[in-house]
Amino acid sequence: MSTGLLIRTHGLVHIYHTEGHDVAALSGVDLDVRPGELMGLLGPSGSGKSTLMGLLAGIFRPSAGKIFVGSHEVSAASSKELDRLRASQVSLMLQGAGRNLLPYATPAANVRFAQRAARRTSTGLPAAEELLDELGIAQVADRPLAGLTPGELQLTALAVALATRPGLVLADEPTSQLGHDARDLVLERLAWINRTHGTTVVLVTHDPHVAAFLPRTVTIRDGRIGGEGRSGEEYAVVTADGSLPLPGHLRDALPPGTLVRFHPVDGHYELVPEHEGVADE
Ligand SMILES: Nc1ncnc2c1ncn2[C@@H]1O[C@H](COP(=O)(O)OP(=O)(O)OP(=O)(O)O)[C@@H](O)[C@H]1O
Repeated sequence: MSTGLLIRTHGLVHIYHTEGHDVAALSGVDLDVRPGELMGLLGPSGSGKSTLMGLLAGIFRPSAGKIFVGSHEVSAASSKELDRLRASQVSLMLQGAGRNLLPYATPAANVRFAQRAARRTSTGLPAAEELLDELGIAQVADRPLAGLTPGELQLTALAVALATRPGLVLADEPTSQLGHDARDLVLERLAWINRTHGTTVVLVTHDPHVAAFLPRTVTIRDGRIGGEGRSGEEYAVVTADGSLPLPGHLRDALPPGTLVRFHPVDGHYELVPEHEGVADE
């Protein structure tokens, strides 16, 4: 059984330096994921989700802030240490099954290829057939990828991500190009892996059905944590500097600059906006 890895980020900032201008993709992300959690990352297009996944996997380095994965400080690790981490303990599934697969190799050969770096240091790697069987696609183990359905391809990409029994799987939109049945199957297998092997799973999704299925979701907005969900219920999260980001659906009603007051009422707070100096009560 793999042991799930924790994730902790503190004040994570990432700036892309492009010709002519800089883009701040993340501007202060504090995120905690417990070992063995199954968590969704939500947020509008361009909000920084893929950037966060790449940073957690150590694909590139943050401009500022710290990242811990398990006992490793990813933000301070050497390239060699990061290579070792990705070869055995952390898997990043890129969006689009094909980007994770060798096109001319069978599913079983793809899994074996993904194990080659870990084989030098680890002896207890699962057999490719065992992994494909766990994911319900043993019957396609030796078929060419060209003959597989989109769902089977995505499950093959998942088998590749699980090839070394990592403690953390980062999956960027693993269900986005699938029909409903294949989507539900991939989701169900991810949840099974999480339950059975204790693997920490973080997945990016735009799909409300997937979000509702997940016990916890975190929403990124404008490069920051903008909210959290618990089984479909949305919460705003107070940030380290005491700010409270508005849930997305309130942003039009309460544009920047709106004055609001907090009224304590029977153990909870009412948020009262003032428009043009007149209390909106
Ligand atoms: N290589 C890059 N160079 C410059 N800017 C980039 C690069 N990659 C991403 N960005 C910018 O960084 C911001 C965050 O992008 P990112 O891809 O992380 O968002 P996302 O939430 O994953 O979006 P999507 O849901 O569309 O995949 C965007 O403004 C994007 O244009």
